[in-house]
Amino acid sequence: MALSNTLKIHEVTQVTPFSDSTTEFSHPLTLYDTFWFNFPPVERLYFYQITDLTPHFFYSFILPDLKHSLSLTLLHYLPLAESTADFNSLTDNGVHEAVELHPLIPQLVTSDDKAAMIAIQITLFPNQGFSIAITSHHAILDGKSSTMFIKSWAYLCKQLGKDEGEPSLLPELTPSFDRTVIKDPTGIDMEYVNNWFAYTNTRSLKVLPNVVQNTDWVRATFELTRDDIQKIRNQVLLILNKDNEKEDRQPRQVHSSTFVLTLAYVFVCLVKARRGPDNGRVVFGFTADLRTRLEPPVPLNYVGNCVMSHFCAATARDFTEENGVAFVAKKLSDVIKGIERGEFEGKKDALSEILRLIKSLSEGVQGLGVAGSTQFDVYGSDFRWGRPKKVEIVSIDKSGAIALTKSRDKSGGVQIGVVLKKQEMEDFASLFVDGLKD
Ligand SMILES: CC(C)(COP(=O)(O)OP(=O)(O)OC[C@H]1O[C@@H](n2cnc3c(N)ncnc32)[C@H](O)[C@@H]1OP(=O)(O)O)[C@@H](O)C(=O)NCCC(=O)NCCSC(=O)CC(=O)O
Repeated sequence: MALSNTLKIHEVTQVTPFSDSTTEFSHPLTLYDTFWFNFPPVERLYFYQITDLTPHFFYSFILPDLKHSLSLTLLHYLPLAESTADFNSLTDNGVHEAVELHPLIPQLVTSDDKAAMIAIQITLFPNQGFSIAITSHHAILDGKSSTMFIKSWAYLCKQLGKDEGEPSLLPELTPSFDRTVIKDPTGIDMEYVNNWFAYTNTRSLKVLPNVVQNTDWVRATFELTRDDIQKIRNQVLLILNKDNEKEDRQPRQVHSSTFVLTLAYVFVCLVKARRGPDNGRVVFGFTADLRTRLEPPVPLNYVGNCVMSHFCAATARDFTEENGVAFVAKKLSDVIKGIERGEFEGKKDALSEILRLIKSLSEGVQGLGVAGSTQFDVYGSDFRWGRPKKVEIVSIDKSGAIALTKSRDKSGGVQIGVVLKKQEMEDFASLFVDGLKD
């Protein structure tokens, strides 16, 4: 669908903080920020359905409150657009060209010596609803921070509607920018910056356009219900307990969380759908939030990055064999236990290993990663006109990762966004459904 032909830009504006103060603001980067220095930005897209939404109501009521509350939430860019695309089609879970959502996403302007932190695009779909997209620089905001930012904005916008004067933020939504909570006695922050300079072969603030080849991709959304996850958990535990008995080992506790089981199940379907060689190398992993894991802990309202990526390796055969899901779940569980023990903190070579991995992706190594988290309640961001109908992480078509979020229906399930080539997506969809049958 040629959505770009039907998108009209109405306004590009800079929304400034709601204050007369022109205080200079300096924001040092920590090692967890420089870890993401040139990484492609994260694009999150929230669709709000309002049938019978007229341009008049949107421009006279919704938009002014969004802008007012946005200025209260301290923002930088706001391109405003209008689209005649079909809202229902864009927000269904079916298979769509990956590029279809691109016109709804604002570009983050970065150059050699300057980089915007966030860009916002609000798009009206007359008589259908509107969408809000946030593109955020990963060296400035991790997933917890950028979803908290949208939550804060939504909260202030909702409060404005109550007409009780200027609203103020709840303590848990009030950001903390205190960089001193991140300790880096050996200067790993600069090590990471130098890793990025070596990788990009230039000393530039420009973000990478993508980390994987991404032409001809389609996008689709899948759901695992709580029951599906329990079914996967039962199968995985049965297999791992049998292995323990066979090898006469004490049963070891496996971290069989919703997150681990979702990843194990989806990664196995992905490797099968991609049909790579049996002995091909697969590198798989995820990003962990360290706020509660550092000593002393970092406040939950810390805004910046407090996340690190962790990967492990196997061959495609390990995934495609009968016990593939249990194999992957066990590997992921071991990594999480290592994180809990603090084994990966202060690793100087953490980024260079990942950059080597990114390079190897163009040499036939399969990479499996995750954007977002089952811990972010993105469907809770209600600006006053209802919860989002759909939330997507559009930028997975730059990283090849899967996109995770809590299910919209609050039932304890997980929503999974996937990008693949068309034939692979068809195979993935069948494998995903078939694997859950009794
Ligand atoms: C390391 C982990 C991935 C492991 O997850 P697990 O769920 O397996 O393990 P856990 O110990 O955290 O949680 C165990 C159980 O407690 C629940 N639980 C724990 N903390 C929770 C929280 N804050 N909110 C909701 N649930 C929580 C879990 O759902 C799970 O229950 P149950 O048994 O039901 O499962 C996670 O701890 C973590 O750090 N998640 C956040 C990762 C993150 O921030 N990613 C974004 C990276 S930035 C990015 O990607 C860009 C972007 O998003 O913008």
